[in-house]
Amino acid sequence: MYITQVELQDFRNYESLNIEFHPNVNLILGKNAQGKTNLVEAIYLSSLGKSFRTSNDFEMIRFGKKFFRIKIEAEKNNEDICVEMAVSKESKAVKLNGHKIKKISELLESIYIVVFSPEDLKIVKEEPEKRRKFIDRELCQIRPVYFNNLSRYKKVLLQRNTMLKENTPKVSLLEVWNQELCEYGSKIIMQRAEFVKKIDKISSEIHKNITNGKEKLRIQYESNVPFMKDLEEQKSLFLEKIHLNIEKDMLKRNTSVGPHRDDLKITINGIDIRKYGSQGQQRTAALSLKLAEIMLIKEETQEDCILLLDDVLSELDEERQNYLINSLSNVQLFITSAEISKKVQSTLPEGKTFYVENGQVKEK
Ligand SMILES: Nc1ncnc2c1ncn2[C@@H]1O[C@H](COP(=O)(O)OP(=O)(O)OP(=O)(O)O)[C@@H](O)[C@H]1O
Repeated sequence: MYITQVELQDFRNYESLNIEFHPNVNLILGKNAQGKTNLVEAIYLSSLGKSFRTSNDFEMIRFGKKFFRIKIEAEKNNEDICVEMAVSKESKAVKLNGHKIKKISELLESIYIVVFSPEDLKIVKEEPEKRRKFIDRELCQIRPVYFNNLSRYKKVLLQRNTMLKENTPKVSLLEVWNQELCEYGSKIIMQRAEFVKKIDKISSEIHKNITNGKEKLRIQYESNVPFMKDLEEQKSLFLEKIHLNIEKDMLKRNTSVGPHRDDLKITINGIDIRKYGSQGQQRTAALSLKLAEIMLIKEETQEDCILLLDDVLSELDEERQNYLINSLSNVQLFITSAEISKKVQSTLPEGKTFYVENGQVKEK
């Protein structure tokens, strides 16, 4: 699978752009603040229908304009895929292969994209929310049903929290939200647990290779509602926990249990590296996780994803850079960087090089 062409109109600092990409490597070079990340952000929109940088779609509309339009074309198993999006302050319209879609979940399973930026290198040491996002982004791409459960869970959680903030919330009304929370939350917990088990296995093997067998990486799902193998049992355990915490929730005016509070426990040789890992260990574990994410997409979908390496290569030492590039034989790469050494460039498979300057792109 690879992106063949991108068209942008009034997207961030691009007034208009039409560009054809190489199926292997696309090197996007340019000075700071010229539009390199903006370009890969547009590409990413074709996978999940939303940005990896902002949750406000209209932020991407070019300053002073009323809407943006993008068109991303890709090829997958000799078939063409076309994703079009038009966003204004009031509306968002998405078309897949010429047909308007009603829900973003209809877009999923078309184009698989993984983004790797310097932010992702901090995933181990930063707050749990970042680690939950890591799980959610991947699961949403490979399991549209997860995307639906997560969206519903978030809505119910918001409604329950709004009710808890009222001066005298009615316990009977709260119970309606409790039931819904358990319905969707239990499915999320079970799918996350299964996903983390797979990621643990793959990333542990990768990490062993990167560290020449010295480090044993383990990723475990830390859920405040213990994981059960049966959905009905999971729901009743969740509900039990909710009921146990109801007074606390009413006092704090917030929902204290559920997958929105979960985390990933990341250990190396038994030590929790979220707290005690060196910066090098945390960054290598992050790299192992990212590579595991790419491999899991392949395992689950039989498709090679597209990888956006946004300003991240220069953050890795030569050994890690080589490991990364060499493990990605069939993956289309988009590499953005202010500069790239001749040595690294010589290790890359064939491709195209582009220079970005002030929202204009020139091919070398
Ligand atoms: N909605 C918008 N409309 C117009 N310009 C925008 C908009 N959003 C961001 N920009 C501009 O885009 C530029 C940043 O682009 P981008 O983030 O792609 O930089 P970059 O080339 O990746 O730089 P760096 O190497 O520093 O990461 C900035 O000049 C910013 O002002």
